[in-house]
Amino acid sequence: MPNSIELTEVSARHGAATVLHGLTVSIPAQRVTALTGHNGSGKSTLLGVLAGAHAPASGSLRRSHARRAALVVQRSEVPDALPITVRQAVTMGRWAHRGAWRRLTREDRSIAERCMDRLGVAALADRRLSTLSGGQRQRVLLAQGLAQQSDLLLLDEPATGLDAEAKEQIAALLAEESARGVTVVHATHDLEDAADADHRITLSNGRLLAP
Ligand SMILES: Nc1ncnc2c1ncn2[C@@H]1O[C@H](COP(=O)(O)OP(=O)(O)OP(=O)(O)O)[C@@H](O)[C@H]1O
Repeated sequence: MPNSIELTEVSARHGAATVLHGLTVSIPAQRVTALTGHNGSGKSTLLGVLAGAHAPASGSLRRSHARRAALVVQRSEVPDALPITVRQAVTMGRWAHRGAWRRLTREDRSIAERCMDRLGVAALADRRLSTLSGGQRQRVLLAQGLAQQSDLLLLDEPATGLDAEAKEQIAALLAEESARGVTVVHATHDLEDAADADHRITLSNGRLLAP
């Protein structure tokens, strides 16, 4: 199985603080990898590095995927009162392809509709994000991530705030994506979620914990 991403001695900083220390690790292509570790262990930072959004302070990163990574951030990172509808939020996922100032095509709109369907939020399409529950907003963020149709899907605690049934749906969705050829990495606190993944990476204080 080819590796989608190879990190060699990667360190990353926030300001003066080094929060990832010399990580050497491979992430398999077209599989689901769970990223676990305590609060503050560096999971979100590592997702940012994998996404290309956070430049490593040292070390190297080799990525073999073709498209820009889709990064679904933690819901707490997104203002709850953003004055846009569910459909607008999901359609924004298409900007990754078109650019924010390009006209969206009929195909973009139909991809957004399909992603809303898959996440069970199509009936909420015209609702403002501010009127949704936390779990509904989480689904919208996931739909926006899927709408990017990247071959590298990175998710920061995607099941947070969802009930057990919804968590299973998300796990099934991530498995479906990997079966379609997408490399999936998701940070999670849930050990069952991690056990369901094909591959696990555990961080402790910014260092890799041996499996
Ligand atoms: N923007 C920032 N500025 C300064 N320090 C930061 C910043 N973001 C994160 N950190 C610090 O970097 C370390 C790693 O944080 P990170 O968010 O990557 O961990 P995490 O494992 O994702 O945590 P959580 O499970 O709470 O989301 C922590 O000590 C955190 O305080």
